[in-house]
Amino acid sequence: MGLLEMEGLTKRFSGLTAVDDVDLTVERGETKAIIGPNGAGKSTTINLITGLLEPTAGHVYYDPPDEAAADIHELRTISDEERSADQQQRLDELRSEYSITGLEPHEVVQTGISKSFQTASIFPGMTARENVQMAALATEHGSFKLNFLRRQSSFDAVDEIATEMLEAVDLLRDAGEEAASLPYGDKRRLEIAIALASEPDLLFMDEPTAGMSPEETQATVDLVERLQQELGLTIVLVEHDMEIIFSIADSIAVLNRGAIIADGTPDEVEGDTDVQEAYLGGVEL
Ligand SMILES: Nc1ncnc2c1ncn2[C@@H]1O[C@H](COP(=O)(O)OP(=O)(O)OP(=O)(O)O)[C@@H](O)[C@H]1O
Repeated sequence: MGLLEMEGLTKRFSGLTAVDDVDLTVERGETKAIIGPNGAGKSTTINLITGLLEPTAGHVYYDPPDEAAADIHELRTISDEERSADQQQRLDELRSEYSITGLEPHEVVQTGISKSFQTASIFPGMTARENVQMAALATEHGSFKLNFLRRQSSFDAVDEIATEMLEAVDLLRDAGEEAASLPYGDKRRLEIAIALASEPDLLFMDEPTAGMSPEETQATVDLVERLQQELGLTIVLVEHDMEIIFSIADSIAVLNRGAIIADGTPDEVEGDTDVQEAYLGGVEL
């Protein structure tokens, strides 16, 4: 069942509707790609989920039990005007229990959602290991207490996480290197390790292969597949490279002018005429 459920998610910037009434499910354990032309609303959608932006309307539910997810699915097909009092009451209950809408970004991270930012989250003067330790510390101790024993045991836990995540992205060998001195592809992998330091269930990746060489791109594709299989991560990926999308995504949602125009397996999306016309201007995928 859905790990993440979006219901009527909407964001308006003055006159412009950047995200328009989006209903979308991300299944637990899948790699889901969100694609669409420039300005389609992909980044805005992710920012609404990760707490960087507040929606104008709609909700995001995180990890609802199966029964609740089934109710969300059913209720989101009924418009506000057509909903009965009982249905509205159930929706209010679901919102108060499972909605993450309105949480601050650090609170969203604590629920189990993380985002890999393009190198922006790296402290260049620190080593790769220190960067991941910092990220692990930041999630574990929003309010850090100055108690020596506690600090010692915290540090051990944090260092263990750093080792595990550097290993997961194949950077353990370079753990002692200053981040600034790492090649571009390694910096991007470090950024993924930083995002993993909060031990998320769900990882957002924004164009993980942008600017990479073919070898680095292949290594990243392998890494994404490994993270999904070995760490059991659910991955949501915004990516422009169609070859990558079709090789690693279990499902693809297509956004156009803020609205979902297709959502399905790569085969279903590839054969969708709306997608070909609206998104690719009739060019075959
Ligand atoms: N803070 C903002 N204020 C006003 N308009 C915005 C803001 N952020 C995004 N927009 C507009 O919302 C629309 C959707 O932008 P968004 O960045 O989400 O698209 P995108 O699909 O991620 O595009 P790209 O592939 O180019 O990154 C665009 O028209 C954009 O100009």
